[in-house]
Amino acid sequence: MLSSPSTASGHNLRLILKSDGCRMDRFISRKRPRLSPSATQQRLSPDEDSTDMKLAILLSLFPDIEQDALLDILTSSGGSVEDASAVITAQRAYKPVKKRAGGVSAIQTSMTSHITTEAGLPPKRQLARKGKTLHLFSPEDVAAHTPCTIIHNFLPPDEADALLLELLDESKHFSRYRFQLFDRTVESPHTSSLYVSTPEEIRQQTSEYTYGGIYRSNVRQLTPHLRAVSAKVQRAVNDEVQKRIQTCYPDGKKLKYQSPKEWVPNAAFVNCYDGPTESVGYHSDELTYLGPRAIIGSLSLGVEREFRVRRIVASDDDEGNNSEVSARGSTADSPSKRKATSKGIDVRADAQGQISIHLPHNSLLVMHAEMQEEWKHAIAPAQTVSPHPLSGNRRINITYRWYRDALHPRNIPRCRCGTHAILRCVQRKRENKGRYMWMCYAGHEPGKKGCTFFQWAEFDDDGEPLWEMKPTEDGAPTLRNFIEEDDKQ
Ligand SMILES: O=C(O)CCC(=O)C(=O)O
Ligand SMILES: [Fe+2]
Repeated sequence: MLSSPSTASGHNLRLILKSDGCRMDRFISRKRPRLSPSATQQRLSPDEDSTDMKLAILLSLFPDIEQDALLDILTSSGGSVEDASAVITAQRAYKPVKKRAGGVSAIQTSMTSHITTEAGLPPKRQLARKGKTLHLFSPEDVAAHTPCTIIHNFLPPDEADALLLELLDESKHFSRYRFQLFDRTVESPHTSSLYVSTPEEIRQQTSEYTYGGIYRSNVRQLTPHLRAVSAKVQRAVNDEVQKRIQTCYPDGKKLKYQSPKEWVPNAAFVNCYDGPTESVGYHSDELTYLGPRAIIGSLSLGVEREFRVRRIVASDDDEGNNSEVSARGSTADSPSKRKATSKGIDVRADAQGQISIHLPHNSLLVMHAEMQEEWKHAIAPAQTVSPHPLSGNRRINITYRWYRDALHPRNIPRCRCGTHAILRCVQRKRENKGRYMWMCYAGHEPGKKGCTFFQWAEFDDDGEPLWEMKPTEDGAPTLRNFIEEDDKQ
């Protein structure tokens, strides 16, 4: 049955029904929400690529200007946010800049896709379109058009409420990440904490593991409800992964680099979005400890929010489009080099538009193996939210993750900064698309400069790292799966 979005948010909504052969696609197009400059200013995701971050800064500073127009100005300003913002301010003194389109536009479902995916999946009919947002509600549509599956009403209602209350209480201890973006220190636009099983694992997480090149300070011990629910998430995610392999992947076989082993979560990131403006910018999750073709189970509680996804578009050119390299270089390089590398600004970033998956209370979203390498995701800021009876304006999100033993920090290549390198996948540059690399990321830590360490990362077909030098086996513990053997039944 068609689910209809709340109109309480005041958004201008229009429902589009379009027949497509044997199936009916359902989605809604609506105006992009506007951000308040004060709420989002200087708060961005640490793993956003450089162009996205720059655009996000400009969008937060000039919420009334269309993204395309901002991108043009950014390009003509040589990729400099400061210069672009000076241009807009100066232009405004004389003439109005192109505003975001008002009203609602219908989106055709008949666009033919010429995309081949890195995973070798058959190209799907492309629904999204430049500058537009397609809204998906039904699990069938989500599975058919995104690299995700969604299960609504995942937990018994009382269990979902108990977990929500437990985590709302925990959220008093959450914090914002601080990281370096060019010459500024910025904060994440929501709060979070990482949960692991034992005090020893907390010690490791704060002194050996890094996140976006930074040691975490906010790590907490798994709570009773988080642990209990993880057993159900583990079962459901493994079932969904098997279904996905059988129904969507070529020859019904797992993808190259995807692990054939059971997915066993041993770390949980818990995020709190307090009010409509709290968000997370477009990013792919860091692969350092998850390895290639990572799978993530993401449980949403409290206020419903929009999870946006968009496919990463490949490019042939060198300039600015190898975002992995330019993002790294941008924090460590001189301003003049920075300008040069970001000049070929990524006008393709928005070329296919975005898809919005609505995440109601008590829904489990599985991000499948093709997600992190080929797509980006975000929690979009909203104009308003419909309050939840238990959490008010707050949304809690748990991403359950499987940190792989083989990718424990002691096994990972070290860069010249002394910390270990981070693992990324080449996402844009066609020539090397899909290759993995180890690189320094220390430049994202406030007050630190990174080094230029770079090494291609090699894995076998099952995603096990092939090290040039065998790591030393010191017998130190790795992270334990959240569920004990006897919970597994
Ligand atoms: O809040 C969400 O649903 C997504 C969070 C996320 O992308 C992340 O923690 O990496
Ligand atoms: Fe994420």
